[in-house]
Amino acid sequence: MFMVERMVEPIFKRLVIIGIGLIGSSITRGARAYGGIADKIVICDTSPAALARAEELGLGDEYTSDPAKAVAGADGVILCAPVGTYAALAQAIAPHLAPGCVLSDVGSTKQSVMQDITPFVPANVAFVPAHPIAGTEFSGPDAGLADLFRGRWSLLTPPAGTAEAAIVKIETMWKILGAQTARMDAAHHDRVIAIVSHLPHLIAFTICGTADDLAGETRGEVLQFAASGFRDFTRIAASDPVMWRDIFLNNKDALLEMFARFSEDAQAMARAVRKGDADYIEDKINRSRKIRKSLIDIKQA
Ligand SMILES: NC(=O)C1=CN([C@@H]2O[C@H](COP(=O)(O)OP(=O)(O)OC[C@H]3O[C@@H](n4cnc5c(N)ncnc54)[C@H](O)[C@@H]3O)[C@@H](O)[C@H]2O)C=CC1
Ligand SMILES: O=C(O)C(=O)Cc1ccc(O)cc1
Repeated sequence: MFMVERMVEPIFKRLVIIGIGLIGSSITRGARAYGGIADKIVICDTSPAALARAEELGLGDEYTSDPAKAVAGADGVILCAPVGTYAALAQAIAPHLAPGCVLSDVGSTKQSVMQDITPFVPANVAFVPAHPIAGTEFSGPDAGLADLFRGRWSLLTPPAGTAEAAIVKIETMWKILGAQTARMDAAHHDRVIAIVSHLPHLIAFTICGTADDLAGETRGEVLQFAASGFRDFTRIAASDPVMWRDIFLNNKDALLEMFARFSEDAQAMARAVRKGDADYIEDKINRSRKIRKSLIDIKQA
């Protein structure tokens, strides 16, 4: 059961969500459902279709495609677009941010986001980068869920010297949305997330492509006889291409490091198969089962 000390006043008077897709619309839905986050929600998206759909769904109080207009007078701004857009967005909104405003984001990479945004942040604005470790393979304003973040983590990577009150505002917002929060260094974040999220996506995109390349021989059968293991990969591989292109390109070093380690381990497994090393194969599978069990135990705790 999560406990958040509800403030009499909501955290933000005017909260701007830039990018009303899966994550942005989950925040606005949660803000509406649980209260205590914002008096007024302003939605900004450069896609006319996404903006119109957000308005139809009643996800906010005001709607605009102009980020500079959106942030004027706001005390909270959260970037929820793909990470490749953050530098240009930061540059566009920076001159219009009000003194005391808290700027945050939900990007899946943290070193690149901080490098892209920090140079534009005015001295009287606090920047509190965050990353909710929750999502689905779906995207767009229809995909959001008020309880998407419930029971999940949101990782904060505030730069040294960030005002504590601003960090607490973002932590409180995530706690109201049902997430646990942790603070960490951005470089550490990027390495951890590279192995638990970015590399698995790279593998899923690749294995679907490899199966498809075998078209003449097996494609029909892949689709027809796909067992749940392959289906699990296709779920992950159905994720948004622009979002994942940006993640891969913006966490390049950590992703390539984890890929190199994974390749070595995959080669070792292939070698064991070739040599008929039954003990090696069985040991590795036993280790994987233990990891799966410990994840389920954590979830049930
Ligand atoms: N999908 C997931 O499972 C998770 C995604 N994230 C991060 O959240 C962010 C958003 O991801 P999703 O909500 O899944 O994406 P999405 O594709 O559902 O939505 C992104 C929205 O941003 C809009 N957009 C694109 N460029 C823009 C710009 N320059 N200005 C304003 N709006 C713009 C798009 O039109 C779209 O409506 C990404 O940075 C991603 O790395 C973080 C955690 C989980
Ligand atoms: O749906 C899945 O399997 C995910 O892994 C969701 C996800 C995608 C991107 C993130 O930065 C965090 C979580």
